[in-house]
Amino acid sequence: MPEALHTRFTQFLLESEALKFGSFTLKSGRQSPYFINAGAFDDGAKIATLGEFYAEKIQHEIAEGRLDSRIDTVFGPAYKGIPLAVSTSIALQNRYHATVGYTFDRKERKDHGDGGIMVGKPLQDGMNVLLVDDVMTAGTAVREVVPKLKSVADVNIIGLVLSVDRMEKTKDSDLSAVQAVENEFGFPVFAIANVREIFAAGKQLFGEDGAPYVTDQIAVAAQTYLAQYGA
Ligand SMILES: O=P(O)(O)OC[C@H]1O[C@H](OP(=O)(O)OP(=O)(O)O)[C@H](O)[C@@H]1O
Ligand SMILES: O=C(O)c1cc(=O)[nH]c(=O)[nH]1
Repeated sequence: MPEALHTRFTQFLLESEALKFGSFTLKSGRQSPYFINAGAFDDGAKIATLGEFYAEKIQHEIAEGRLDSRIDTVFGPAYKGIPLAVSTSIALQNRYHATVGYTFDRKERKDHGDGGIMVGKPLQDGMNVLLVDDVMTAGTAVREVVPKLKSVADVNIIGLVLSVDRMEKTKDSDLSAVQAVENEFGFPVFAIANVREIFAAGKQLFGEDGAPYVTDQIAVAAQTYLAQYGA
């Protein structure tokens, strides 16, 4: 039987050194013992593979009836969402013969040339837009980008696909940020892997030195963090 998607993805994260262990300050201000750095997918092979993971997840959710198959464009929020949107649309084309656009935003409006705040497939009323992003912690990035999209056109956001759901509580409830975003905006959120799957798989995966990527010390630090912030 082929390995589960989340196990293969965990291996890819670890081999690419996109999953780091140490002490990291998050956008939310939380101090985390692990960090997913999508900037580590820094060559053609890695970004192509990443796009294939997204395309596989998208096709799976479509096949399961949880995601609309009519996707006009894949939208990735700047900055780290940009290569995600591009590589996902390439992988959907190459793997599944599905031609979809890609679009991303500028963090600052451009007043000359093509101008505006969006790049790529132009957003138009009624378009089906699939969001992609790397991780969700508190959901701030999504809450910022949805109104930005809606300010350009009355698009239909059909879902969000993440690399990793960090499974963290929102500040003011016990809901996870993913659940809160689903309730708030009414679209489904999918993740190629969640943090608990990653730590379970990581204990069974070994680096070139023969040691497990997730040592007991790392696992305890992650458990302690999730006991405080996990949903
Ligand atoms: O769920 P949240 O609490 O919003 O945290 C996750 C977001 O934070 C990071 O982006 P960031 O805004 O740092 O921008 P970047 O893509 O330019 O690194 C990350 O890429 C996610 O988009
Ligand atoms: O919450 C964040 O800021 C964050 C967490 C993470 O694992 N990776 C990332 O790029 N940002």
